[in-house]
Amino acid sequence: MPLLTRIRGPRDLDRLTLEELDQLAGEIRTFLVDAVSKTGGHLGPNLGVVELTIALHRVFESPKDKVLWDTGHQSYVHKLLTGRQDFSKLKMKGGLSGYPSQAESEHDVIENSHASTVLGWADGIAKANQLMRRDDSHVVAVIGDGALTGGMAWEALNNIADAKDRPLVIVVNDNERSYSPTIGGLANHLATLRTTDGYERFLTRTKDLLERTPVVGQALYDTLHGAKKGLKDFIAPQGMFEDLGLKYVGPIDGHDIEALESALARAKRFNGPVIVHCITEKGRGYQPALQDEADRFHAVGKIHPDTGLPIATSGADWTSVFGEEMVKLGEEREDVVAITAAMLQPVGLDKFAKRFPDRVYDVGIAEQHGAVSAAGLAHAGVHPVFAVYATFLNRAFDQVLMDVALHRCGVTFVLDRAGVTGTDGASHNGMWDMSILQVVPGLRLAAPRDADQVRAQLREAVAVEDAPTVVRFSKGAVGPAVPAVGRVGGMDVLREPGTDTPDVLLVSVGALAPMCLEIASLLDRQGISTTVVDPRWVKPVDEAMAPLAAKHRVVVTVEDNSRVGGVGSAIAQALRDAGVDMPLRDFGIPPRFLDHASRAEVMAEIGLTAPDVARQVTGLVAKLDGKYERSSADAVDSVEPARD
Ligand SMILES: Cc1ncc(C[n+]2csc(CCOP(=O)(O)OP(=O)(O)O)c2C)c(N)n1
Ligand SMILES: CC(=O)[C@@H](O)[C@H](O)COP(=O)(O)O
Ligand SMILES: [Mg+2]
Repeated sequence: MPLLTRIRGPRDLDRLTLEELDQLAGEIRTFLVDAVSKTGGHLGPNLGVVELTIALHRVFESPKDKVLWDTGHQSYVHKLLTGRQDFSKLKMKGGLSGYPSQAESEHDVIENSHASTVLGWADGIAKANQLMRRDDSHVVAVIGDGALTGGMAWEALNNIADAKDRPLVIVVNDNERSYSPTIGGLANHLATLRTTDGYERFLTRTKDLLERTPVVGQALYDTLHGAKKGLKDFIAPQGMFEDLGLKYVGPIDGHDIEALESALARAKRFNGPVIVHCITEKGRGYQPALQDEADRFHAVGKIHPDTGLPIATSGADWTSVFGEEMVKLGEEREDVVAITAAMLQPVGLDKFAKRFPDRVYDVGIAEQHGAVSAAGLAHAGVHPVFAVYATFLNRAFDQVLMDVALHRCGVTFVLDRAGVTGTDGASHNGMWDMSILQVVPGLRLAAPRDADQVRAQLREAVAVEDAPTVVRFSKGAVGPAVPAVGRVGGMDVLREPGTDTPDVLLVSVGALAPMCLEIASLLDRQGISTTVVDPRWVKPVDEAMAPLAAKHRVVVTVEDNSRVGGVGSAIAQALRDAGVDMPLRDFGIPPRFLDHASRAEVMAEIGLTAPDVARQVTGLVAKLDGKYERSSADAVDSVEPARD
């Protein structure tokens, strides 16, 4: 990589010739395939923005100018050009984040991986620049065609378009795809712009002709290329953006560095908001990605670089268990429909879509709309199952509360990637759903512990027609079946204490059942008797919970969710409401953002492991042995502190 290794920062690009820039682009693609095949990551999106990122960093002067990325999964090239070329631990503990990171570089701003926020950030920074008279600091926001389907993008565009004198460059990175082809009216409009032959042919002919025209040729080409609305409307209808009051430049070949630099330089000089519409190819330059019809290698695991084939194939995962049961449900109930927010395959609805193409709705990256549309569907007599990553449902909280729950709509939300996911960093952990959803009146929330329970609880959920239901499960391989050995109310007993006067009631939530059984075994070795119970439905708290707790000395809850406002809090409140005052310890995720690392590393870091929990519970029981008596099964008076 003779050129890439010499790039220590963006200004090192300035001295390269066009030929060298093209060579650099080739080196970067080779680097990306080689590096990401070893670690996994967002290979396809980054292969598509090589030339675009080079051109951006040649035209704009980061970090004085702010180069902002939407979602941020396509920022690997940006990292390579801003002094970060060690990808050996990408997305791993201590290695580069898979997204921009302010801790990593002054060139990075937006860290979250939640789509459609970049234009809001850009609007804010541009306003500050104008207010502080920072005339020499430009803002350029790169947003994908998929992210442009998100409502927040249009809220921001509405504001941006209103300030004709506030410089802001919006680069639409249009590769026609989110994971799968981007849907909706906007996608169709972008397609019109992309595929208007007249405009493209006109541009190509003009460019070739003018490049052969001495003296005036290039200037004339630049002028035509930045042609006013009149010319372009005549050749290529692009009303939407310009009708919004936004200057539109494009479509630009997103792999032609010279054309990109020309368009970006003109946009930079424009004293107002301008959209540069770039046509790129997701997976460009790497055949295995280009041949991947599903998602052009949007996010890959470790792969063989020459074939693109996965190196490690995981066994049955939570997602596929859900997907297969959805197909069965679809066979049995024609009123069951599915909704995805641009993630059909990642959430496991691809098989349902293949079998029932008319009963699946891809709403784009628009979770809020997805939830409200689901309320409408339920109101009109069908039962929608909205499959979405737990962290992305955060965005639709008000819609779940005020559209679905307030109107008592039978909508089922299936939350994949719930709990600690780890390698995608802080914004991807599904650690808030069992907290924020606790406050939704009428909502019922299930946390299955294994594949059988996913199937059972999904069916129980879609049977509810007068309230929102939620089924949430983890990322990746589904654990072993965890059989029940008894039943108390609606709760499964996973382990009997072996005595009539047990010490600990251990409430195991969802996928942590194997861990909780291990905790019980470790406590057993300390002579501490434990009942392990899985509530299955964690909201509302089962009515049998309080009486069961009262038969123990202490309650311990363990959940793969934030401790704040989680299941442990809800159970503590339920015990108080039932007059059962007893010690309770809730184990879960601390209320902080978790740096990227493997799930196991994160769980160890936050003390959510069997040895950690067992150690703390042992200490608690030892304390009780010294200070507290058992609360009787009948009496509900508070436990009397032992006399010293
Ligand atoms: C709110 C939200 N929903 C879903 C996702 C998952 N997601 C990550 S990238 C992506 C597709 C983005 O498409 P686009 O903006 O066109 O970028 P590209 O990958 O094509 O470069 C999606 C749906 C997300 N990051 N944020
Ligand atoms: C940014 C993005 O694409 C994320 O949605 C992420 O890639 C999800 O990763 P997994 O689907 O591997 O959990
Ligand atoms: Mg795209």
